[in-house]
Amino acid sequence: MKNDLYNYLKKITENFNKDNAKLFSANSIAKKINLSRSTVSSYLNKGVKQGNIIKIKEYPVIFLDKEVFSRIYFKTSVNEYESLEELFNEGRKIKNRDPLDNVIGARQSLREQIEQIKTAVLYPENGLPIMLVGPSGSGKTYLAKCIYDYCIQENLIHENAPFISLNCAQYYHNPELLSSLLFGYTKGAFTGADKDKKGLLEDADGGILFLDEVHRLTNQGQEKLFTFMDSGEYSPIGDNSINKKAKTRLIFATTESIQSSFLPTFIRRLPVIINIPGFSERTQQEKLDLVDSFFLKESEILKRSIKVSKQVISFLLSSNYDGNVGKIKNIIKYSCGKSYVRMKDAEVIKVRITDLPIECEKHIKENINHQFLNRYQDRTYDYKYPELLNINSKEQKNIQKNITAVYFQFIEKFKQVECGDITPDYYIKKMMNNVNLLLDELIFNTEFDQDQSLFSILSFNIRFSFKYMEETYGFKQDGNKILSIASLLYFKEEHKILINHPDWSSIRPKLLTFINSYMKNASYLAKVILNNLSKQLDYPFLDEDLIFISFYLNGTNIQNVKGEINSIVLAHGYSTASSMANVANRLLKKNLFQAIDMPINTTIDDIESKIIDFIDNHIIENGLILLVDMGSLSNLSTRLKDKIKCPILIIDYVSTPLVLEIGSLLLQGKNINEINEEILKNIKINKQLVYPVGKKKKAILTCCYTGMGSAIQIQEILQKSLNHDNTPFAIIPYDYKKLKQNKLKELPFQIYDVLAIIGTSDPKIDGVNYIGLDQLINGEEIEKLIDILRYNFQFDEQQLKKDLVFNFSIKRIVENLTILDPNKILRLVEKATDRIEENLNIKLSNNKRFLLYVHSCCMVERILRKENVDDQNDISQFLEREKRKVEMIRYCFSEIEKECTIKISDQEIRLICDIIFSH
Ligand SMILES: Nc1ncnc2c1ncn2[C@@H]1O[C@H](COP(=O)(O)OP(=O)(O)OP(=O)(O)O)[C@@H](O)[C@H]1O
Repeated sequence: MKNDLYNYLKKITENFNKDNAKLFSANSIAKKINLSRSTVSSYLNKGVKQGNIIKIKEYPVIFLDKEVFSRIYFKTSVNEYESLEELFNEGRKIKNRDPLDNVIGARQSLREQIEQIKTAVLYPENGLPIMLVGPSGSGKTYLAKCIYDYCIQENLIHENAPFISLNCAQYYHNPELLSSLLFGYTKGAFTGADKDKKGLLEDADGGILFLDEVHRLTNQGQEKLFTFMDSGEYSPIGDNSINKKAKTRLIFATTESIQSSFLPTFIRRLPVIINIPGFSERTQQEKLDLVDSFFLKESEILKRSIKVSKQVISFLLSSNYDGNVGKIKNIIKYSCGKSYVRMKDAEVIKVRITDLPIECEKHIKENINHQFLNRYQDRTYDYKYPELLNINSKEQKNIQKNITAVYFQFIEKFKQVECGDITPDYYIKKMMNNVNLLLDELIFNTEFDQDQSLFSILSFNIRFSFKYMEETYGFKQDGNKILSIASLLYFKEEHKILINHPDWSSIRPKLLTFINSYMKNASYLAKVILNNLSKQLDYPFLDEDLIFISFYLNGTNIQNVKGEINSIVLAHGYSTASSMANVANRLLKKNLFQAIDMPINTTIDDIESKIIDFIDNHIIENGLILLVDMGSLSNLSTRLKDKIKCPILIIDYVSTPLVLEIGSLLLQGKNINEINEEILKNIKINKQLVYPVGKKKKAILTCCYTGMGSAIQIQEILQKSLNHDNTPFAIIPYDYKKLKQNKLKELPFQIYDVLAIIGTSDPKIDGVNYIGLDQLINGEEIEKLIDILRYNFQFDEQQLKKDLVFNFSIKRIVENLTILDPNKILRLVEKATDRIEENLNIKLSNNKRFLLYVHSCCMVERILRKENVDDQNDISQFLEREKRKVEMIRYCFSEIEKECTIKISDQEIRLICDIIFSH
């Protein structure tokens, strides 16, 4: 009996809101569960005493389940409150505790950004400078202030520390004035400087200097600033011999692209570049939260409840409205003001579409039939109960809960697959079952109007994707699938669910790989659908939805849709080619062949240009098969050779049986090489497989066995030292594992004339020069690189040698690779390396040491930037197998972890092991 009562209270607390508060009185609950009021009251008060129930002593007294309430709102400090207002006042205080977590979007679109900001400001001593990039009005200044509040809250700066903001754009035409403002000046520095004057860097000492529109800073200004960023010292204008110090934290903001507006040396010193999305790039929920917060603010200012029509809400949230946050805020302010004047004496003021400013008129007209129009209800904002706004309707809340549970299961159960507790097959079956149950519930047990515009637009677009798949791969579309996927996306409302699961970021790549390999067809189809929706509807493409839809489709009957080879039948005559292609496509029940019909007098030039046109407009990574009719095979192959980027199999004397034969090989999933071989067995034909030759651009490949990230970094250093903008060859970072495994078969060798590979480990490819990064650092191989280049290009050799020696010195490399103080980080890494030698009783070769230095510095930077390393599928086995080594390495690197306030992941430790113990 008691439990029934408590369970009932739990259930209704899920849907608590200001308007249904009466349902939570003892009387009302007693009626619902057929008990006497006094028994219910006694049990409820007992629950309050035991700390499981919250009591609000209004009239009538109401009771709420504490656990459910704190999950939805906040943890209450006591169990009894005088009024709802008192309860929510406490919530407001709690909410205000972490100024950055409170920023709208902190758990969605701005999640990464907020994490990066926190890492930057907590960085030892004086934090790292932060650059905020985003369109005008997107909230850069707002965020800078939140960062300031956060620093105070975390005791990083004093509560009275200065926050000084300067808009550099105002001084664009007077850079000297700007410099003197920033750095101060000495008496006599320029005409009118009649006494020494402090600069803003000094005024903001101990606090934050926010430089808005910082791209307006001149090159000299940037140089002076980065000297300050490096050393904490600067000189006032007029006297370079004075070295002033300031502990000023810097936040920059710009609306411009970083690469084109700043000196590279300045960019390099900006470890934390935060992109702030504009309003239209926010999720629908965030837009609503922003709009809500602005209306609530107006309610507070005007001291009135504000009722806003659903048309106004949907106009403000419509994805085609391009105003930024600042603009939306102004529109809301204006319309509330207008309505206030109109309804001054009313208790509730109403904001309607006619209250919007005139500048919105054009958008309103466009918006009339907008997809989101039916998605929202009128909303009321009451400054006295701001938190109550968050509550959705009862049904919505439960649906969201159920959807969340199914999504969370994807991760929870996958962890069991990883530990070997359940098999992949069982996992897939279980997830498919969960997904189907949820979809059944959404479709059959919820009431919603399928004619609603959003739903119908979703299903229209999904139908479109299925139609495309039907035409391209010949499988039947089916109303049920369309309905199911549309319902899911409709109810899910673009929410990101798994971002709230603590293991999502680590499981995500593994789960996606799993889906791709175990449910290839379903995930391919799911990708097509989501891609399409994101293009047509501006709908976010979320990996979590890809996973859901893949599980769903995996249970349905879909055909093999693996990476296709394009095939064209090309023949003279008005319909010769298309009729052959048609017959084959119909008989094989799949659209495998395209046709190009050509009038009889078509020249070989025309044919060539038609084929090139096709290649340019199609993705033909897996190859192209050309079935031609006119015995001009060798002619065509010579012409195409140097214009193609993938293999083309040209087959002459096309006939319908031949097309069918190839079609059946394609259906068996054969690749272009296999088709080339097999076709010989059955039919005697004339054919040639052509790879591009001649005219190949020259290239140097870079690679690193710890992943693409480092390969890219080696490429960048090389580019710098070779002044690559002017070099007539490409420098291409490439996957080490692929090179090692497939050697000359890898794509770069088809496309480029590869002069050399530079990397941290030799993929051992016959006939291709390899130069070790370590040997460039110790100078042994610099001559070899110069020799290779000398042979192919003209260079100022002396200068080149100088540049190479300079750029490939260890300190210089580290300086180039990281934003960290190279001396400090090298010292730490050297210490860790010494410890490794000592503790493992080994002696590392000089070359290994170099590699380890470079790698470790990159690693620290990578962790600070929150970049992931490449996947390692066997990491758990590795940790198990090499437990002792792993522990030892972790111990040796613990000082770096402490000094740089980072956590080195298992994957990173493994990469270090690979370097130390590789042969
Ligand atoms: N997340 C947010 N929560 C609440 N208010 C916000 C948020 N983001 C922006 N605003 C509000 O929007 C308005 C514009 O923001 P802000 O001035 O910070 O933009 P900005 O990017 O600095 O613009 P500009 O580049 O033009 O200087 C401000 O009134 C700010 O308070």
